[in-house]
Amino acid sequence: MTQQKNRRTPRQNGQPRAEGARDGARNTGTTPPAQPSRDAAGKKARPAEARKQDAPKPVAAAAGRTPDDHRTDDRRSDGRRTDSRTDPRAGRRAGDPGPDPAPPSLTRRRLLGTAGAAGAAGLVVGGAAGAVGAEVVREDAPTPLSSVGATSVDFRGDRHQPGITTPMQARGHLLAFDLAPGVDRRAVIALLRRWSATAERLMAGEPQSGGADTGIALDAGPSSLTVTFGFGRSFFGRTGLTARLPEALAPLPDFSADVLDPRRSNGDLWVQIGADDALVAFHALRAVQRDAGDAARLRWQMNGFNRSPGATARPMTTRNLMGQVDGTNNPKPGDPDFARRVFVPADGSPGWMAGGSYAVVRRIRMLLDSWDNLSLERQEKVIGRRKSDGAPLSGGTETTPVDLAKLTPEGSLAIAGDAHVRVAAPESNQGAAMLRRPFSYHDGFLDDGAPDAGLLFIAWQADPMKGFVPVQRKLDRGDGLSRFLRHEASGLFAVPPAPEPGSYVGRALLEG
Ligand SMILES: C=CC1=C(C)c2cc3[nH]c(cc4nc(cc5[nH]c(cc1n2)c(C)c5CCC(=O)O)C(CCC(=O)O)=C4C)c(C)c3C=C
Ligand SMILES: [Fe+2]
Repeated sequence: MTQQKNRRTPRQNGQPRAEGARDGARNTGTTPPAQPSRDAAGKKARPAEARKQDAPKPVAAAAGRTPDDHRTDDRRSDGRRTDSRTDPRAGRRAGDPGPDPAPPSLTRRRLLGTAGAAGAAGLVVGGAAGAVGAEVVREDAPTPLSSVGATSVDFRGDRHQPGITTPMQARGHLLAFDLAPGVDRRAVIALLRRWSATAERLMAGEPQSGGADTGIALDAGPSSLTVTFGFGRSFFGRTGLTARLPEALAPLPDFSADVLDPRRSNGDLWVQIGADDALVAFHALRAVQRDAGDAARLRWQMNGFNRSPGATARPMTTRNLMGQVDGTNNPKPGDPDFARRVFVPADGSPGWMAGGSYAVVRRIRMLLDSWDNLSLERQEKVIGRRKSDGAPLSGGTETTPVDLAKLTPEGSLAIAGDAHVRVAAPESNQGAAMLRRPFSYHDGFLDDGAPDAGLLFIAWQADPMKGFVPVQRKLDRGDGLSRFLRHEASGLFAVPPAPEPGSYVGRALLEG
């Protein structure tokens, strides 16, 4: 599985930074780093001007949060580590300067304190905060980068590309490119080499090479950045590689609920960017776009989001814009059939896709005005789960298996015949399953005032014909939720395995 670890980045000159992405330091207006940071070319940059703190602001459960607070507990087996050197929850590092003997300025205080200390300062502090006392940070003392900023994902750390089993990030950008007319295979190889090198550096928290960095992410750590690359069906014709076109990239069938915009669908190349910081995500987006140069033109781009790590008091499954807990019954990396369902096997066809996966991307607008006018009872019936905590209407808690046969005392189905979870369940689809890893989106409002908002639905599977396609066929006919949805754009992409060291994404396809 994708390995994640906390590490400091060369962007910080080997020194922890004061301004954590979402830690208490930031919320209380702590100073910028005392140590010089590096500029894009790796030179030492001057320390930034200190920021003033006008008034203490609430601390959001500083000591109780984890990098994956928006995930269920059982999805924390992903290799993420907190590091006592960088994790504010772990307290001060051995050898770090202690509290300033001189009376500190209030403007320099970082309060991660006990409920008592927090109360005195008018702060709201999460339950686990008691382990760390009120901490006064010296004006010139390095402060650890928050665990959110410090967490990184290896570009080649796993057989599979990152961004598939990586826990969902707070920000996402999806981009599709078309190759420029006349671009030959050599230019495509050069493009994929550039993209791979950039993804590797940025995911490690390093600036783009060759002085090309825009500086957008200079103060931040890697923030769980992932960059994932895929090939659309049209890529193979454009590059003379039709002999290597996977069968699984056959066009998706039409569905009756589709109102697809071809300009926002498909594309030769697809890039998925995710990060727990908006600037880090945008930095990667710009780098990928600039790296494309004359070789490829942007075809479409969509921006999404999920709950931020630390927004909830304990790790929880995220919610979608309909307010539902969404993602509970996803296949889990620990499931015995997880790899078989999500990744192309080592002896799979074509060989260059072994260890890869297929991404179905759907922009699904939610008819939120109609949905929000439904009673809570109707909303829950449409899904088959409780809105408050995601528990199935057949009983239990969020993680209790759904009992599709359960009857109410009156003798009707506890989970309605057209409930989304019934129609979508593997039991209703001859075992078909996929890993759903979406982002929510909101692009303003339509002419009629309705929110242009919904889900950038991304489904990962070893074969779309055994994942998305049969399930969507069924949902299209009999899902109570489909009355509140419009599928507006669609794409299907072959996402090859992670490249070997020194190689680039897609080499086995282009040079195999
Ligand atoms: C073709 C596949 C699916 C599409 C498209 C889809 C859209 C969609 N779903 C929700 C909200 C929820 N979906 C939930 C479960 C669920 N959905 C699918 C498939 C598609 N959903 C599956 C396979 C499942 C799991 C079914 C099961 O085995 O129980 C849930 C319940 C919580 C959960 O398990 O994740 C919600 C809520 C929306 C809003 C949406 C389109 C915008
Ligand atoms: Fe669903």
